[in-house]
This record gives sequence, structure tokens and C-alpha cells, in this order.
Amino acid sequence: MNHPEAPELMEFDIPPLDESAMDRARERQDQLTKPPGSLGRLEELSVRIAGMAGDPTPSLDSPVVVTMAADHGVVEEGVSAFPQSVTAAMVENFAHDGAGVNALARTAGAENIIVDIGVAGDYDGNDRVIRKPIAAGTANLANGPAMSREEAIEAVEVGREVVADHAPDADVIALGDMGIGNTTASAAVTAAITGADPADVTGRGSGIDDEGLDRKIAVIRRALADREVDPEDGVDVLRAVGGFELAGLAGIALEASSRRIPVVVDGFITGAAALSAWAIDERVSHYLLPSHRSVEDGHDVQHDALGLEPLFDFGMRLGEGTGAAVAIGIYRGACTALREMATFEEAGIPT
Ligand SMILES: Cc1cc2ncn([C@H]3O[C@H](COP(=O)(O)O)[C@@H](O)[C@H]3O)c2cc1C
Ligand SMILES: O=C(O)c1cccnc1
Repeated sequence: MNHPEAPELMEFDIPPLDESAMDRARERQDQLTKPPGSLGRLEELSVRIAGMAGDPTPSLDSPVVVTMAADHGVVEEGVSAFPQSVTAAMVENFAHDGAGVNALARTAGAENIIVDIGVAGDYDGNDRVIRKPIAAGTANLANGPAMSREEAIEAVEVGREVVADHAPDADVIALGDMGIGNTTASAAVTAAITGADPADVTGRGSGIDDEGLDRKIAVIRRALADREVDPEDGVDVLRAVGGFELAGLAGIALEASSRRIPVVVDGFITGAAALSAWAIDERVSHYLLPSHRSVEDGHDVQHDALGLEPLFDFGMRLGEGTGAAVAIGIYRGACTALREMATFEEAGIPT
């Protein structure tokens, strides 16, 4: 669908993977002091990162986890197990390094950037929080579009700015989210883009009961039936049923890809952001790396659409960037082995 009158997003210039860096990384893997292929998937992952970075021996020394927070008008419908005020309270917790993502980003040696892109409640936040709110939460997507097309574009642009201004030297960026109600928006986005039935991609989020789950599915069905949504226009999907943090995270993925920075997707919510980015510019998929397999229904559907295979299945369902932070250690290990292991020749080991 065309939007001749509608504002347009600036284009992203996303390069293809560097095939020559990948060939050289593959050749080196076969010379390292191990039976060829014996590091299994770590080898293939290191080669892929070489192609993203355009460097046959990439390092992941400057990882960044970006946790974007925003509120969702749809919480009025009783679709979350927790009240909206938890979003602002968790932003305060992030600012004091007390949340799951803070601990796991620290463990990964990653900087953890916190962005308020539309939190409704008050918090103190100190200097840790980058404040770029589009509005005090989205509109209730049960009753109409979550946001205007202008707001969706503005939110994607915030993601672009966060990379340009706060993480230009990152060599890997992990996506993280916070926003009570955002599994409802994420399920709606996933159903809209993949064409899946809402019942197949909607889960319990932070722990809603059976009745709440039925309500959640009904809200998503109604929203998608009421609204004309163009599944091939990621901005339109975000406008209709998205969230500010989903749009901002899509912008981060697109901008990072333009800079050859690998992007680690976290759980179901950042999965919806990655799908939105893909529906804006499918070339982003070259730069996406999976982390865990979320408990949330619909994560598999996202992974299948994006051609990703999760690294681990730990029963995680938190979000914030926690799974992606854990995955950074695995990706760094893959790159360090490629770069720092001795070759057979160097070690004088006969083959
Ligand atoms: C204390 C707390 C911390 C969280 N950190 C992430 N989430 C996760 O749960 C929320 C989505 O679930 P729903 O759609 O059911 O509201 C998001 O904020 C997500 O990041 C949290 C949720 C809670 C309650
Ligand atoms: O997979 C996730 O990201 C997730 C699942 C449930 C609640 N919050 C986040």
C-alpha cells in the first residue's frame, strides 16, 4: 500500500555481508588447533559475525545492551498481570543497577543504556536514563491506532539517534525492552506481519491468568480486524498496534545494521521489534543474531520468519535484554576462539 500523503522514514543504507571476510574466517577456522568443525555452531557464528563486521577476525570488546522503556494504553483492557506503574518503577530500578538486565549486562562486560521513549509514570532516574519520550504511553490499541504514523517514524528515528549518539563505537548491540502491556502489542505486531492467528502468538507475558489470556487474544483479534494494516510496511504496523519501545528498538536494529554492528535479539518483545525492522528493510536480517528461546508463544514464529535459530532454551521470559546479555558471552567466545587460538602451524602440531 502506498501512503502518498504520509510522512516517510529516512532510508537506511544496509550493506550485504562481507563474503571475503567470511571466506577468510572459514579458512582460518580450518587451520586452528582442533579437528575441523569441532567447535560446532560457534564456528559458523564467528564466520557470520566476520561477515557482519567486515573483519575476518572480529572481536566483541565493546558490547552495549540498550533497554528501551515505554508504556501501553492497552493495559486498560486488563491484559497484564501487573499495573502500569511498574514500568516507571523498573526504570528507576535500572537507573540504580538493580534489575536482571543490569546484572547480566555487567556479567557480560557490556554497557547498559536505558532509554525512556514513552514512560507514562514518574521516576527520578538520575543521569543513567536517556529521556526521549514520544508521549506518555501509546493510545489503547483496542480502540484505535496505538500511535500516529508521525510518532512511529519519530520513535524509529530515536533508535537511530541512540546508536549514533550513545553507541557509535559498539561492536555488538543487544536489544532490551521494558513496558507493562508490551507482550500484547508484540503479539499483535507478530500476527500482523507474519499472518499468524493471534491465538498462536499470544502468551501469558508477565503471568496473566486464563481469563486474562482470552481477553488479550480477543483484544488483538479486534484490533487487527478493525484496522487496516499493511503487513509489508513496518511503520504502518507499528502505528496500528505497536509501541514506542518496539519502534525505537527497530530503529536501533536498522541503524546498527547500517554501521555493520551485529544486533542480538532478546525475547518475544525485541523479536517483534526485529520483525518490524525487517518489514521496514529486510536487509536488517543479515545483522540479526538470536539469543534464547522465550517461553512466550510466538517467539518461534518470529524466529522462523527471520531465519534465526535460538542458541539456548532456559525457560526465560523476562525481557529487558537479559537473554541477549547472556548470549553476548557466547558470541564473544566464538570470536575470541577464531581470533586467538593458535593454528596447527604456529603450535607445531602435525596434521
Ligand atoms: C517487575 C517486572 C519486571 C520486568 N522486566 C521485564 N518485564 C517484562 O514484562 C512486561 C511484559 O509483560 P506484560 O505484557 O504481561 O505486561 C515487559 O515490561 C517486559 O519487559 C517485567 C515485568 C515485571 C512485572
Ligand atoms: O520473551 C520476552 O521478551 C518476554 C516474555 C514475557 C514477559 N516479558 C518478556
